[in-house]
Amino acid sequence: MHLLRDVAPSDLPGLKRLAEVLNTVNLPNDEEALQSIIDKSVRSFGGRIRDPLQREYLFVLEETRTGRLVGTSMVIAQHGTFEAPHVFFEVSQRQSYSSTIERHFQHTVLSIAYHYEGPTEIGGLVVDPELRGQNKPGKQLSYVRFLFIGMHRPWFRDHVLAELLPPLLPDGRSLLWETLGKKFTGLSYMEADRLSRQNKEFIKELFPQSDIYATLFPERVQKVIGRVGPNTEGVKKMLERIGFRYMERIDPFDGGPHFEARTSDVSLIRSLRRCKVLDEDLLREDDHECVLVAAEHKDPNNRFRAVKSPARVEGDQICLPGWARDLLGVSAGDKVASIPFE
Ligand SMILES: NC(=[NH2+])NCCC[C@H](N)C(=O)O
Repeated sequence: MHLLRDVAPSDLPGLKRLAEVLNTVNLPNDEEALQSIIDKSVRSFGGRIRDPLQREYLFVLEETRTGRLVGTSMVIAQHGTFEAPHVFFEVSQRQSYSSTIERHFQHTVLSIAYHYEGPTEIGGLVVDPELRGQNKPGKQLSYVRFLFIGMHRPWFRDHVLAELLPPLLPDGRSLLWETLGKKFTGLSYMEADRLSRQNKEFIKELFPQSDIYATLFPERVQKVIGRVGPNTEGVKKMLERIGFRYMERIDPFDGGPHFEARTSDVSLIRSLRRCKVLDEDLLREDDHECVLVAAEHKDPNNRFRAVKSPARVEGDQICLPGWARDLLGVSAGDKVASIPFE
């Protein structure tokens, strides 16, 4: 069984273990960085960061039997501020034609751009590779972000952004970075990625300000622009299904595509229901559709809990199995929110 909850200060060792096995840019294998993500999340869930747009929430998926953390996901209320703009490449197509030699070309052009009042961002999705498949942990971690945004819609922006991971080389390097970013910064992809989490000044100062013709890159480098890696293909499909689309914008480092949706158009957020828990155990669990259902608490070390569970929704009442009520820490009459889990 799995429980989704807000990250707690005591989760540092569990997160470190995950970061070590995964070594992905989504969850930095760096104790200081992890500690600061945890601190910020704890203060965000606790409402101790006054301005909701400055909050950043980290969700963890816990295997209830062992207490082991098996995945994470994040919501950043606003990605792109005056202090730390959201930076990306705009991808456009430019045509040229010469009548003298009757040649027609279409070039892909990259132009650096900044957003200072950026969208809400969903990210940080990682799943222990040993676990993929069972009980759909990736989908749970992904969906919980929409459930949370729906529960607290005024805290978030009108657009939601997902920056997807491109195909990387087996050693974790990025082909686009090797061809472009590295030559303008002298940093490795990992170094630049780590630095960009704290300070993006170097991008603004060192990246080319003028348009870049991707035509100048080797074919295999052009191919990664706006593409996702094999492990991200499923996430991309899921996002498209719930209302996201490619914005013709990419990560300036690795070329990973930016997908976006209007918050009010995301189907999962639209289908959020608020219900009261019924004083009755759900019987014949297999006969019922699954939902992702969440409850919130006053406990400063555990503000938020969610589980995937079969449920029967009747108007504004919901009937849950006993085990789900236990995991959520709710009893009859308590308020919960749910979205369909298909
Ligand atoms: N892979 C990266 N770290 N890319 C650079 C940062 C890009 C990101 N959109 C930001 O503004 O923070």
